[in-house]
Amino acid sequence: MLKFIGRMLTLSGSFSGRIKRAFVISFLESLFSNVPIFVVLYLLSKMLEQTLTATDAWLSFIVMAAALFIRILLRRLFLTWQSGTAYEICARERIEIGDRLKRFPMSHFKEGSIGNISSVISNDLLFIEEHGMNAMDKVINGYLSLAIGCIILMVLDWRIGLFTLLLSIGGLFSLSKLQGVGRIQSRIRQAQQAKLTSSVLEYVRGIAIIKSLNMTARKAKTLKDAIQSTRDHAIQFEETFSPPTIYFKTWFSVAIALTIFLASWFYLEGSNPLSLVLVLVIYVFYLFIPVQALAALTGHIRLMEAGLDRYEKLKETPIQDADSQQLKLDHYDITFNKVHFSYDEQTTLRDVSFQVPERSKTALVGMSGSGKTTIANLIVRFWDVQEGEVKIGGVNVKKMTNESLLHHISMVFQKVYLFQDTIYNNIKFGNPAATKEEIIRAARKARCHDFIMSLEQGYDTIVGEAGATLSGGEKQRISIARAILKDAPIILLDEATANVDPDNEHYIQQAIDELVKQKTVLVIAHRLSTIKSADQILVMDHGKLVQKGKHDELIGQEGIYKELWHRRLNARSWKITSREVNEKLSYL
Ligand SMILES: Nc1ncnc2c1ncn2[C@@H]1O[C@H](COP(=O)(O)OP(=O)(O)OP(=O)(O)O)[C@@H](O)[C@H]1O
Repeated sequence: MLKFIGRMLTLSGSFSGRIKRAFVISFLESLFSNVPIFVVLYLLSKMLEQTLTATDAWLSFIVMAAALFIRILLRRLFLTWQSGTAYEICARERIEIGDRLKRFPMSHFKEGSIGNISSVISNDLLFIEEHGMNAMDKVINGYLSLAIGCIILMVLDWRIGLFTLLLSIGGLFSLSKLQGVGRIQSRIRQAQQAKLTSSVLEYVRGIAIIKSLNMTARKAKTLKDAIQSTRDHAIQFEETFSPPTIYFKTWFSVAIALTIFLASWFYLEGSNPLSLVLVLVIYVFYLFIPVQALAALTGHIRLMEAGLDRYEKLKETPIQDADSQQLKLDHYDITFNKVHFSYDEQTTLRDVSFQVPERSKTALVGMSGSGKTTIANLIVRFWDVQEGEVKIGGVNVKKMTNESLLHHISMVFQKVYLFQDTIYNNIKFGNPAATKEEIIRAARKARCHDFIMSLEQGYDTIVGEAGATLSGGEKQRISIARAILKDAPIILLDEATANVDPDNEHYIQQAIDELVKQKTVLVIAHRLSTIKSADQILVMDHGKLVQKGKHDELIGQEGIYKELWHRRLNARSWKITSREVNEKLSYL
């Protein structure tokens, strides 16, 4: 338990001084709580000697009232220093974890670890913030009250004091041994909580797919299994802690009985007066109350320790840019130099070298899975290359902190994520310092101002979680407005191909044209017009850069590019034909 106090104080960091002061106050309060017992001893001895006067009674009352008043003041001071501290500590830690998460390599965000992270932030820290301070107070108070009580008993009768001290040491020692049994159980229980969080996240995130594939029953069963397993572990956990709790309480109940027996024995023997015996008997009941309360806390403390284990492990996860620097670039070309990369055992990129000159447009083309997105991922350091180097403006991206690197880059993905916030704020994320005029100007350039204004709440419209209330094309244009507002010199673009109607496609193209003006652009290209107008085309095949050049050069060579070009051409003519057919049909 003392180790737990140490860990909590470490977690408290700059708040630890405030917490220690609060516990000194709590200790003083414990001291004052002993005042009534001396008053009772005084009164009893006076009564038994038949020398009690009204003045004694008044004096006793005044002393007890004063002690009570001081205790109330001390408790108030204690609560002022202690209350809210746990919430402040946990809020600070959550923010810190959030900050570190941005700097974890993407390889850390595997299925399962996301559940673990959510569980640490929500379950573990929540449990600590709700129970941590109370547990610390009870532990410190329990130990101190017991120590003070034993000293007081020694002052009253050293034999009884020594006896209760030995019993207390025995009780606390056996409790610390018994607590060990719950250590594994509490870890399993917290790990199970993380699994449950993972299952819930997966179920809720994938609900549309689950419904469309009619997998509701199967996935609901997975979730139900996780819930039932959590329940079973919780019950097992409670059962594990029942015997030590009962044992501990019984130990101190027996200790009370033995101390009373001893006190009576000394009375019969004639070595203690009746007044002292009565006080000893009353006091011994009172003495063990705080320490008995510790028994009920052991389960909670074990769970908090398991939570602290998981929290500390998460905090120890190395951040990607710990040795990097905050750098400002003065030119913005991109260089890949003999890059080899693999996500796992299988090689994804092999010996890839190319350069994207500043303020030029490079199109990346290739079959699905050839490594185009991976190239974009390496530029922004979502992953780090294993061999070779990626440079921006002549500086290896590994030398730059994530923040300074991303300051120079805007990314527009096919899959757009909008925050559960107003459209205004979603655009503003691109540049938190932007004025309202700048935000509207960016929205106009991204061709989304008109549709935003047609919404009842305009820019104040709250978009649903992950932008669920807007169409795919509208979300795309908002994300482009965000990138225009950011005005980064490098643009990484994954052109949208699916789920966009011709009107939207037209607007998106206009928005992209605004975005890429005067920028260094690397685009994962799906549109023939983009590919044709690119200053350079990089053709990827199975992780290798197999062709490089302008459209006119590549189309004249035998190779993948020519094949891909004709395939896309055919796909477009099919698309136009089907549109034309639809148009014709609508006239009929
Ligand atoms: N996070 C990941 N973990 C493991 N393997 C991955 C990961 N992301 C991509 N891959 C694998 O790396 C290879 C290249 O993927 P990448 O997404 O770069 O291809 P792409 O050319 O962009 O494909 P597409 O055009 O379909 O988006 C694929 O075999 C893919 O399965």
